[in-house]
Amino acid sequence: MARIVRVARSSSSSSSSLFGFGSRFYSTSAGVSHASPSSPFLHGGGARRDAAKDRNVQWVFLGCPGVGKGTYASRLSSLLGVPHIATGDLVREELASSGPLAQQLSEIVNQGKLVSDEIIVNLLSKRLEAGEAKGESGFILDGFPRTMRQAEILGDVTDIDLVVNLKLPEEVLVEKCLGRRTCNQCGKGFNIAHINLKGENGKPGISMDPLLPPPQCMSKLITRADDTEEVVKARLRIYSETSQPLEEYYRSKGKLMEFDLPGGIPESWPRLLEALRLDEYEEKQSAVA
Ligand SMILES: Nc1ncnc2c1ncn2[C@@H]1O[C@H](COP(=O)(O)OP(=O)(O)O)[C@@H](O)[C@H]1O
Repeated sequence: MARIVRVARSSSSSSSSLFGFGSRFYSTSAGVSHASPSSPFLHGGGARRDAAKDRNVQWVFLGCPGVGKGTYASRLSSLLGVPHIATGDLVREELASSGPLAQQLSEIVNQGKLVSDEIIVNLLSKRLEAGEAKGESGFILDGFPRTMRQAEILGDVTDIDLVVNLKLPEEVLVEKCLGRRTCNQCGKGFNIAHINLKGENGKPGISMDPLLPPPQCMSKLITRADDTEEVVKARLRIYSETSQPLEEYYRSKGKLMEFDLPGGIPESWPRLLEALRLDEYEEKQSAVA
């Protein structure tokens, strides 16, 4: 608590203490070399296909609830060997721990509201410190920052290389949130929704097959308490109110990569790798595996 109060009043020079980051988190990566065709990162034909391990990946995933931030951030984290840190998971861990914050958090989360910047920064700070102690380097943040204050705090303590903004039409997002399931034994996420949105007004349709669990998980599926229609709609509304300034902030810094998901994982994953210029890297990794 004391740490965030200090930061809230401080200039950027002392904000680093908030996160307790070691020096590795301050370094700027070798430069952004990933892009979507429409992104400002695409510098002529000189695409640099650096080995991902040589980059200090400090990425942020933005996107509405249900868009698939967790899925793609987690796949990229395995591919690049950097931690995927989802602040929603940190909140759920805290809820499950029945620690002193749990009661307060459950009321906020179950109404679809945002946890205070203070609490969320503290949870993230602890997670980063623990990771640093284990020798982790880089990160893919999912669900943070969600407010301008969080973005400013993050910007004060570290250099974000790239912000990926995942997008899907709103009709799809509600269905996807309501179809989410987690196996309470292995912890893996699945989705039972069949999405089939027809194209109209020049916009392409979207179809997504469900991501079904293997037989051993089938009887152990649980639904998040905050994935009811009412709470999902509240979360989407809050997201659209708070996301615009964030997108603008990262766009003005030339860090925002917009990515319209073309469909489910089979269509979207290769396109995302291409946009990030990681397609060749992934092929090499698969060949070695
Ligand atoms: N950066 C954040 N700032 C404030 N609250 C957060 C943040 N990240 C997660 N939360 C809280 O945890 C809940 C679950 O987060 P998350 O799993 O990311 O949900 P979503 O599916 O809505 O993206 C959010 O509804 C919110 O209450």
